[in-house]
Amino acid sequence: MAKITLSNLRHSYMPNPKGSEDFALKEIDLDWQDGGAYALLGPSGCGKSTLLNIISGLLVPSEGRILFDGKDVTDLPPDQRNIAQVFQFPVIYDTMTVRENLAFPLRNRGVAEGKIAERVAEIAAMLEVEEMLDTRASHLSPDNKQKISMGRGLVRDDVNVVMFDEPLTVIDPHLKWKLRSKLKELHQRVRATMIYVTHDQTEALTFADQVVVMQDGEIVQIGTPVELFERPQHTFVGHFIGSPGMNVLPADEGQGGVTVEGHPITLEGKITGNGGAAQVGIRPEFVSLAKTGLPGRVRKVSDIGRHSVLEAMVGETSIKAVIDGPVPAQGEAVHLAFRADQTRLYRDGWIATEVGA
Ligand SMILES: Nc1ncnc2c1ncn2[C@@H]1O[C@H](COP(=O)(O)OP(=O)(O)OP(=O)(O)O)[C@@H](O)[C@H]1O
Repeated sequence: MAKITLSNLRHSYMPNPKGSEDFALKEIDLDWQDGGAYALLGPSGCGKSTLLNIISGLLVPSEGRILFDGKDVTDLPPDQRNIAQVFQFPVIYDTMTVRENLAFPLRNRGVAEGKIAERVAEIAAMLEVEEMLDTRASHLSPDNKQKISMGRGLVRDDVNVVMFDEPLTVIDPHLKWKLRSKLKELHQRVRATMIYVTHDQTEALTFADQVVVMQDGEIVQIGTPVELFERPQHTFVGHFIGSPGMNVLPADEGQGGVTVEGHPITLEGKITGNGGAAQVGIRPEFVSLAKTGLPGRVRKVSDIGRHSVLEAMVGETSIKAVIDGPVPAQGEAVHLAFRADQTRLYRDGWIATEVGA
């Protein structure tokens, strides 16, 4: 396994790119540590596949270098990069048995038969597919075919990285959660460097130790699932992660401090920098009903199982709160309180407060 370094990477699909809007990847500098479990998370079109194809060698970046353990591989073709990939749709040989499919990547590289048998048995046990080892792949369900595809991605122990590109797309919803946690467990056992590409926050947060969040060709935050939830560096991360996402409220900055709809807001700490469009970010989990606070009117209440999500209008601004216990009815007047240590200022989308300072 290897540490993967992306250095000053930019990519444009245009022959003569000019402004940054012509670049599908803007400026990427990133180290993927050896043995890490990473997710690359972002909405459709943000550049995930472009980045993955650059790492695998299917695409040569317009600018920048890719290093595996410090060795420049930018100009190496895919077959010399020693990478295993699992795609959205199963890649297996229908005419072969499951055992032969799992053995294939090893046989292809001339691994001794004894070692192949050992490794196939190990992977089959991890994936709980032992009882189907002698079944012909054409007889498998789509779920099981994809499981075997994953097995083929994991069977070699000499690859630099295993990359998963939206691997659960074809999996039945009720099996998804099972395979999600299985993959996490597999990473803990094999300790390979893994990059898991998805637009699904649950998949990313379940699998990864570090999540790389992308928007519009840029990395907006790299962090643990907890860091992304607790302290989004950008309003995009706050909004994209969490259900419902973070409240992002238009705000005004004046001599007397920050206000939302004319009401003063206490922030987590000192404000940094200046200028730019100000917004206050607070997750609905940290907004509560109170006797005093921002005066609003309930617009909607939705039941989300153990909690309710209350949406209130404060002036022209909609604010969501996650509430335990009884909730007021639609149209009722309420007061909303923000937990100060979870209330941050953002400027042009980027965080502009310091913790407790
Ligand atoms: N072959 C191509 N030629 C021109 N533009 C492309 C090409 N492939 C991707 N793009 C553009 O580059 C940007 C990033 O696309 P990319 O496929 O990397 O995003 P993504 O996050 O993987 O999206 P998805 O999840 O939909 O695959 C998009 O604006 C897309 O339209």
